[in-house]
This record gives sequence, C-alpha cells and structure tokens, in this order.
Amino acid sequence: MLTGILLPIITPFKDNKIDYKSYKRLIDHYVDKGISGIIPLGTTGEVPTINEYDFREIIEKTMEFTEDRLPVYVGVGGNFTEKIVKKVRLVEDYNVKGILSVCPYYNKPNQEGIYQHFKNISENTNLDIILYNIPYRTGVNIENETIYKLAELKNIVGLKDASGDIKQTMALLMDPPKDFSILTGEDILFFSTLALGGQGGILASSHLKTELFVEVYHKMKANDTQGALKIWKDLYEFIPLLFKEPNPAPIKYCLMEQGLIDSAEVRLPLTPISTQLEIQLDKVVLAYNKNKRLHMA
Ligand SMILES: O=C(O)C1=N[C@H](C(=O)O)C[C@H](O)C1
Repeated sequence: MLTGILLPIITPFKDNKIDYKSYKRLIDHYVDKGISGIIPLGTTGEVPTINEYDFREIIEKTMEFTEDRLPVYVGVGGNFTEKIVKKVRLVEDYNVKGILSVCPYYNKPNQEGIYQHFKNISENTNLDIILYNIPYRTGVNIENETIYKLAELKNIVGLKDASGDIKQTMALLMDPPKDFSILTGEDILFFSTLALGGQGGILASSHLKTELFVEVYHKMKANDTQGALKIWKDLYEFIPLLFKEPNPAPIKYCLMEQGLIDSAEVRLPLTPISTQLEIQLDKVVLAYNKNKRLHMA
C-alpha cells in the first residue's frame, strides 16, 4: 500500500533551461524529511511545458539524484491512450516504481471511455498505476463506480483524489477498494482524508513545512487526533496562500527565498507571482524558519 506523503516535486528552471544543480539540491533536501516518494512531471512539475527530450532527462536525473533512497512515480497522463502507452514504455527504461496518470482531459470521455483508457494502459505495463482524478483541471470526473472497476485491475494501486466533491470522496473512503490507496490531491483535505481512513496525500504544499505535514500524518496514524489537529491548524492557514496564484509559482518563490532553488522561474502560460503575494509569503515562511531556528537552538 502507498501511504504517507508523496511529493509532486517542482521542476526548477533557470534562463528557461532545467536547473539540475537546484534539482539535485532539492532532492537531497527532501529525501530525509520523512516523505514516502517523489513524483516528477506532475501538475506541479509543469509537465505541460516539458518537451520530450527534457521529459526523459528529468526521469534520468531523478533516478540518479534519489539514488534509490525513495520510490519514484512519474507523471504520465493524457487524452490519447495510444500515445500514453508509448510514453509509459519510455518510462519503463528507468527503475521507477510506477506512474501517476491523470484522467483524460479536453476530449471528455464518458465513464466507459475512462475505464477502457486506464485498462489499456494497465494491460500494457507492469508498472504500478496511481489514478489521478482532478475534474477542476480536466473537466471530467472519474466516478466511484469506475474507480471500483479499475481497482480490480492487477497494477492499479491507488487514487490521487482531487474530486472536489467531499460526498464522493467520503463514499469511497467509507467503502474503499481492497488493497487500494486513497491519497488526497486536494492539500486542504489532507487532515480530513486521514481522519476518514485515507492513506495520505500527494501534496504540492508539502514542499514547504515538510516536517509538519509528516508529523500530522504520524500523529493521525498513532490516533493522536488532537495532537495532529494542533499542527494542522497552522498548515490549514498556510496552504491556501500556495494556491492563491497558479501552482507552482508560489511554491517556487518560497523555495527560491529559502535558497533551495536558484530561480522561481515558471514557463508560460504560467507567470511569476504578484508582489502582493510575495509579501504575504515572506511573512509566513520567514516566521516559520525563525521559529524552527529557535527550536533547534
Ligand atoms: O502536481 C500535483 O501532483 C498536484 N497538483 C495539484 C494541483 O496543482 O492541482 C495540487 C496537488 O498538491 C498535487
């Protein structure tokens, strides 16, 4: 079972090229923070603006830099099944654990089409597959009935749930498929997903205050709900700031401010964050780092 926090890691750019010096620094920073895996080339990795050459190189460098210290799941999704199968074949050249595959977007398949799409991918790879349901980006919802059917397939191991419908999420959590991980992809629902029996989250926001997210997870697993809630209240205030402008621009700004990456560059059509948001984030991140130094002193 997939459990805990998987980090959908950003792709650092510098002068419009991928900044692998920063990328290595970033991976070395996270591998001992208690996360359960790394996911390059997700939404937060800005996969829509990554070309084929860079796609392959990012996987190669991710494997090189993680040095087997964490499992790697690669974002491989799209709305042309045949093309996705070919892309999965490319990913199999590397020792990755699996893929995170977003529901087909724009051409808006029905539930049978969604089922056949993922069944086709499942039959053409031995890699683990995490389904990614995010209707507010794709325009299509993977309904629970379809998730139950897909969960029966040999290598479909879990769901990244960003359904945006708490009733749908709760219904699935109340009667989860067997040996199937339900991980929230809606960061603000991390605590409630754990409280309802979910296995964890794929959380862009855990690039920041990583230790706190990990502590919430462990406290919830130890049934220390009040202890987890005390920490969660701080994160609950913080998370919306990271999505106030298009993800991952706010996160990249904070990582640059912390010296973890050299530049907060994003690729068009994404744009740098506003000065107003910079000021808001400076306050929060500086306060957190100061507090951390005080605790460590
Ligand atoms: O890149 C991801 O994976 C995630 N993307 C979501 C989004 O930006 O919509 C947020 C979530 O934290 C993980």
